[in-house]
Amino acid sequence: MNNQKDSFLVNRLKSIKYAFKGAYLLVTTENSIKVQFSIGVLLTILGFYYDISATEWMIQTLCIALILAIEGMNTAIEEIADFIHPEFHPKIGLIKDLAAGAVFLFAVAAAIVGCIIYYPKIF
Ligand SMILES: Nc1ncnc2c1ncn2[C@@H]1O[C@H](COP(=O)(O)OP(=O)(O)OP(=O)(O)O)[C@@H](O)[C@H]1O
Repeated sequence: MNNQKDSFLVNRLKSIKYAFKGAYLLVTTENSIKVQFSIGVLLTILGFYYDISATEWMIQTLCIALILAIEGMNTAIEEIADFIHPEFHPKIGLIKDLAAGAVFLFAVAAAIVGCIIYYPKIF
C-alpha cells in the first residue's frame, strides 16, 4: 500500500518495485508462465539466429509480452477465485474457464504469427 505522505516520485518507485515483485513471482512460481517465458526466450534466440527484420522483432516482442501479461492476468483471476471461493462451485469453474479461454485465443494468434515469421525461414 502506497503511503500518501510519500512524494509522487517515491510512490511511483514503490509501485514499480511491487510490479517487479509480481513479475518475478509469476516467472519463478507459475508453471504456465515458466513454459511461456521459456518459449519467449527460445523465440528471441531464433530471432537473432534468423536475423529477423525490425518489424518482425516488434511483432514478436509484442506477442511474447502479451502472452505473458494475459497469462499473468489469468493467474491473478485464478487466485481471486480460489480466495473468494476455495470450494468447488460451477460459477468459479466458469470464471476460470473464461480466463483460460482468453489466454487460448491470444495463444492461437501468437502461434500463427510465429509460423508466418519462421516457416519461410526454416523451410
Ligand atoms: N473451485 C472450482 N470450482 C469449479 N471448477 C473448478 C474449480 N477450480 C477449478 N475448476 C475447474 O478446473 C479447471 C482448472 O482449474 P485450475 O485452478 O487448476 O487452473 P489451471 O489451469 O490448472 O491452473 P494453472 O494455470 O495454475 O495450471 C478450471 O478451468 C475449472 O474448469
